[in-house]
Amino acid sequence: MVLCAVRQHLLRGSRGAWARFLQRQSRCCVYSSVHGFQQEEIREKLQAFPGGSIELLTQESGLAVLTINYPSRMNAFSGSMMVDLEERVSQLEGWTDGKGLIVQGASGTFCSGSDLNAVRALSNPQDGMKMCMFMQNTLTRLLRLPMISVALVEGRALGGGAELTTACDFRLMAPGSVIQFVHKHMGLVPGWGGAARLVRIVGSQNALKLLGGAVKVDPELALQIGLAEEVLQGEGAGTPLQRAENWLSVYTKGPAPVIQAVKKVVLSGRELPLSEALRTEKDVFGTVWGGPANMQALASKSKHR
Ligand SMILES: CCCC(=O)SCCNC(=O)CCNC(=O)[C@H](O)C(C)(C)COP(=O)(O)OP(=O)(O)OC[C@H]1O[C@@H](n2cnc3c(N)ncnc32)[C@H](O)[C@@H]1OP(=O)(O)O
Repeated sequence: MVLCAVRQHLLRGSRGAWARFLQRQSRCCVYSSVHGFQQEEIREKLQAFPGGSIELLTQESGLAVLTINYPSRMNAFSGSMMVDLEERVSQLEGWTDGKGLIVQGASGTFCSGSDLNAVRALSNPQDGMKMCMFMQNTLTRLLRLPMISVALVEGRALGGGAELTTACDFRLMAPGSVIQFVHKHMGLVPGWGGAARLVRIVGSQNALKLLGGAVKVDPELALQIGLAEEVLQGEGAGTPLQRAENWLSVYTKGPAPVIQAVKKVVLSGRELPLSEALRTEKDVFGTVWGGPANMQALASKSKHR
């Protein structure tokens, strides 16, 4: 009873800060009209380049699978798939039971970046900037989802596909797979936020090597530099997706509010200055303190031997 009262008090006291935190995570998280970004205008432009789809499957277990599906183009991102992805991310933001997410490509390969046919048609600087802002917003929201996310890399993750892997919390690689930031070979640099995120994952020295050399990162190198968490070995141990689900289930076991709180405190630690991260951690703590899982654990006098 006392804990519940304290929790209510914390929730009331923290409502303003919590609302601000949620606002920071909201839709136009990086670019809005202030930056000349008009979401509807670019959506319309992107829809003019159709093909493929982004499929979302949510499971009762709290795990979801997002599939990049355009096998005839090695799962390259058409314009309509960029719009699809934004819609699927919105769906996931509203999924209260979500705990984990696996992002994969269809037919045994991850994603070969943006569809070069769309790229050619959108090659003027204004359209390029709009597409870049749209994808940065979407991938930032993907990374900030209150669930633990994994990119399951089979085959190739090239260009924008390599950038997409960095918008997940973890990367698992199948034997023989490759992550390659091929942008330099295309006369480009990453534009979907992949460089900023890569520096945070592998450090600036490694990021400079991977981008400057357009290095083909195989699973061994990815493990060595901390780009990948694990190589999914073992023929007899199910499909790569099943193995990724098993890997993720270790971290998503437990009630959704607690797993979501875990992701939120890590996210704020990753993105915010220390004082702000500490205040956010306090607010998130207030949402689980005295909550059902906490009360149950106290009542069962659980030991952690
Ligand atoms: C800010 C974003 C920056 C970017 O993402 S820029 C784009 C970076 N990606 C690329 O340049 C990938 C170019 N493609 C390739 O290198 C090769 O196709 C790739 C992926 C290694 C696969 O090679 P292979 O296994 O030999 O197969 P293939 O070349 O015959 O490809 C099969 C069909 O898929 C198509 N494809 C692959 N990647 C594509 C893409 N990004 N955009 C549009 N179409 C693409 C390819 O053209 C081919 O189609 P088709 O059978 O000739 O009609």
